Amino acid sequence: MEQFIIDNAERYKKLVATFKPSASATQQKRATDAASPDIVVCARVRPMLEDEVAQGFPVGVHIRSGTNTVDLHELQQPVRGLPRIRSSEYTLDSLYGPEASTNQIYEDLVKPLVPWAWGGGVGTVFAYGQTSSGKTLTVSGLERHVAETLMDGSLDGERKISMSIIELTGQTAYDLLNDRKQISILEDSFGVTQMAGALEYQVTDKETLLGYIDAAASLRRTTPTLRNDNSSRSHAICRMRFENPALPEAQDGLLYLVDLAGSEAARDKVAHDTSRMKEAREINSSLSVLKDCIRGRAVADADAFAGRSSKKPAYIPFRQSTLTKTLKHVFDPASSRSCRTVVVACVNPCLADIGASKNTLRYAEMLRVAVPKAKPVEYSPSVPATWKNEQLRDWIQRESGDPAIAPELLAPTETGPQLLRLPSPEFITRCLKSPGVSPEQAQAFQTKLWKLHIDSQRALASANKIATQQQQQQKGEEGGLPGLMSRMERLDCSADPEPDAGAVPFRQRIRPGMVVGWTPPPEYAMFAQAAGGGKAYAMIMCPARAAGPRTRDVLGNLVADKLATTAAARGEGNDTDGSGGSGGGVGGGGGGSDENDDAYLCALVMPSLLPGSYAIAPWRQVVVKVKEMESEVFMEWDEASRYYYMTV
Ligand SMILES: Nc1ncnc2c1ncn2[C@@H]1O[C@H](COP(=O)(O)OP(=O)(O)OP(=O)(O)O)[C@@H](O)[C@H]1O
Repeated sequence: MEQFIIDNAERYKKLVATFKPSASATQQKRATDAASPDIVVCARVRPMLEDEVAQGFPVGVHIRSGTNTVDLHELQQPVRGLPRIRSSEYTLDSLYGPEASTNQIYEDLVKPLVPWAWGGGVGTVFAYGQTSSGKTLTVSGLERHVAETLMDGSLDGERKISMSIIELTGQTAYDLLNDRKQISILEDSFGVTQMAGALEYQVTDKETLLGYIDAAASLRRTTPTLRNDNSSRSHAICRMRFENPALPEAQDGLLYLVDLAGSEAARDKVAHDTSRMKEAREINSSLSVLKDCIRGRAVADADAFAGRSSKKPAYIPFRQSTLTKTLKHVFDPASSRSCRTVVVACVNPCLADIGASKNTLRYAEMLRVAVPKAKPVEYSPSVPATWKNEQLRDWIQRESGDPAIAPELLAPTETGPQLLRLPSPEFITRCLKSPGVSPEQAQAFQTKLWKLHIDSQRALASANKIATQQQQQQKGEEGGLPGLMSRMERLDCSADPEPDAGAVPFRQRIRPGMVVGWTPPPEYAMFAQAAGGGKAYAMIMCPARAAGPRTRDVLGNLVADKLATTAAARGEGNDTDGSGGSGGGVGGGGGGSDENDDAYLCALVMPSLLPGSYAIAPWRQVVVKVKEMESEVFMEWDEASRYYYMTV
């Protein structure tokens, strides 16, 4: 493939130069949605490295100027004719090209997280991407800028700064500030995650802080890959904790800078031993859980602030990996912490690695939770979420008690929703700037604002419910919609929706859509290998006899011929016209019946991009006999990743 790219580099460049993007429907849809305000997802495309240029590889990743869209052009060889390009596009919150500096990313996206965490919030930065895409360079640069901001005296008030740096490889955690001593990630009896055994150092000057960062970087476990000799095969988490001595009761602010392990490029895999492959699987699995957690939290926050009570609460599986367990503060939906997250997807622009770059950008796009653009909200005195700054200031002036809290000190620029999101310690610190205000008064005033918000959201939710019920009654549906919705939800899983289905052996209730684990005969053996074991998976479509005379299986064999061969082997002649019975739904594993009646045309179910994910390929069909089916398998559709997952 690499030689093919080098040989056709000039043609490729010409094709890319004449490429004209079309205004797609997806783009139009994206334009009408706003991204979640508390999570920003950007991509940084690094420059081509010297060796990539020297080998003659062209650039495969192109930022569309003046937009947040990036185009990827793959080079393909069609069966006939000259090589051509296949293009795909991705839209994120912001994009940084090869000329952009780490400082620019810091100023735009990360710098606002520092006062946020200083004020008691939780700020998190993730760098994600394939091996050798620039994650470590980005995170170490950002850490240096954070150190400068923390120590330049620009932040308000006094804080005790403590830092710890740990590394996660698989399920094991190590302390990078204590000679890589193994530590444990535990949840204490209050549900708070503790990095048990990790040392935490207090820092008061920039040099000491940077000294710890450098010491940790040199200890980080590195193993060479083909792509990058210093490839990090672990996640590194740098945590800075800010304690406010003026508010000993308040929760500490937290800033996490996370350099995620490299998701590997396909062309590295050739040289890997089994332990490296296992390591890669573990990395991919933790990255997949991370994606679910980031999305889950963004959905939960968007719902909470839009006053929506989702019928299906967002699923945030933060206990499924050590990485997300360590970052519980960021993801736990039960946590009251105000969180802001920045994800930097690092992208290698080289055409030889375009497959991995595509995966990185696809992953980044999945992290964005689109919030339908809010209709202009009408001001209501009892709904803080509708207040502009002036209305909020009026309310503070009237309702903050005696002595009054100065509105310009508590909410110099904020709107109602923005003040609600402010981390609690920062809210209280701002209140205390007004003469005579006590911490108790500040706390009580914040509770008053939140109580008003919650009451108004409850009132809104019950008004919406009543309106829906009235609409249903008008349509004469009599509660039909909820019933239909719950049935639709059950139909997101391949399990038989009939309540008593489990009591009947699966071979006796075969139906379209059922997924089965299946031991394939030798001609289909390659599909079992692709699925990673002796078993393959397939989704029942129809009895094989129902296939037309021209239907072919995935290998190109006529289904009718396959049935004829089976019948001939049983000495029954070439009865392929269906006269032996339609076979719909029959089972029982053969017995005295015609084997053809017990054969089904099925769609292959194949492992897909993310760990544990599957894709159903309706046009890659195989003929599966009932006696080859081992068990029913339940597959569930996941809207977020657009893949299927096995479930119980
Ligand atoms: N923006 C950039 N400008 C110049 N060089 C860069 C940039 N980003 C990355 N590089 C170079 O690319 C190489 C790989 O970068 P880096 O080690 O940061 O990648 P990584 O994604 O952390 O890889 P791994 O996951 O294997 O650790 C390094 O030589 C680095 O100097």
